Amino acid sequence: MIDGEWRYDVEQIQSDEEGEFERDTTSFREWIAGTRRGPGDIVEDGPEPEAGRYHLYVSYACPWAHRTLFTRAVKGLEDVISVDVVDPVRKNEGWEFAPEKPGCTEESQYGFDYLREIYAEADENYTGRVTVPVLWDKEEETIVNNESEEIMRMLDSGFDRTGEERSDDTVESGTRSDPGAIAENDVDLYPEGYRAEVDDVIDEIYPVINNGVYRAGFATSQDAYDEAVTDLFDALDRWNERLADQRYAAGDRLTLADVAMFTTLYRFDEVYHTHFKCNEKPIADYDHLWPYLRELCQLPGVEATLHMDHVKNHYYRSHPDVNPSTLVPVGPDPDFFAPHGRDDLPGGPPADLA
Ligand SMILES: N[C@@H](CCC(=O)N[C@@H](CS)C(=O)NCC(=O)O)C(=O)O
Repeated sequence: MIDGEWRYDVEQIQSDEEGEFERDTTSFREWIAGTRRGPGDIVEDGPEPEAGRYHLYVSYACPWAHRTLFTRAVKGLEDVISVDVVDPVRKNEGWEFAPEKPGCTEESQYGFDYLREIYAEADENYTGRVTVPVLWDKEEETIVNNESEEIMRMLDSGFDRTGEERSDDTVESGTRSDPGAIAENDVDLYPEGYRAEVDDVIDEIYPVINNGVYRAGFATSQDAYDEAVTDLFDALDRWNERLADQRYAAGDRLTLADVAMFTTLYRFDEVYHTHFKCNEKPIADYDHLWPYLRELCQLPGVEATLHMDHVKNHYYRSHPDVNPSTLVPVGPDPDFFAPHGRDDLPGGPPADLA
């Protein structure tokens, strides 16, 4: 979109002269007041957390949007933050609403047909890509933020208490269920003592795993592809070892680092392995990554966020440069609900999810 106008001549997939995929930075970057943005960094100024005020625009196909849905689910924010779901297949018009399709919804705020109209509503001169996820403020009628890493942090800590900063004392004494709190449960995905590690893991896995699969799949030179795939499988091998005796990505507790890891692993065997040519090995062949992935799928609330039909339809049918026939492969249909066998490792899911 350029100056608020939809442009049909902008490449769907952008790469530089070396054939390396380039991801644009996002532009709406407000934070909900009270969010813990980093260790020792709580947002003071920003829109206030309130039940019913915020709305998410997502695609069930998108790993970045899935981070926000996963966090919303394990935090029990389903009744606090509403969601609209786009058509998984993205064509020339960009993300579109197609309420007649299974799992898709209408655009509930204005009855729009396209997600780009939401961007134009927020900024009539918007220039940039029209991406999901979007966190929308119904009161101010604008986009709060469209960067998934930031939205997942807001959903994790921004809705725990109103009008008061969340302090470690209140978390530890368990008073987060006080009347001021909006979140249904005491799940804390950015716990004290783990924060620096969570941030390190999120930063470490972004270029090689989360964006790594895209670097492989959207590379337009052999060198760029080779480098991306090498980085990706080196990282997966390393993580497989780490998860042999460590239950979660940042230690013995479920954190935002697992959310970031999860949404890429979930799509791997069905999509990235084939469509993005990340085919050295499927996740199902890893002794520890595969049970780890199954455990995360089986956490209460998470199953409702899993929509492999949207995932497969999106990738195989929205990138004609990568898959010109747009045919969707039948397999391999991994069983995400087979027992995970990780209960003997130290730690476990938060008490409210156990
Ligand atoms: N940095 C963004 C990336 C989001 C993103 O790239 N979403 C994809 C879907 S998986 C999208 O909407 N792409 C549309 C486009 O780039 O035109 C985030 O993490 O939130």
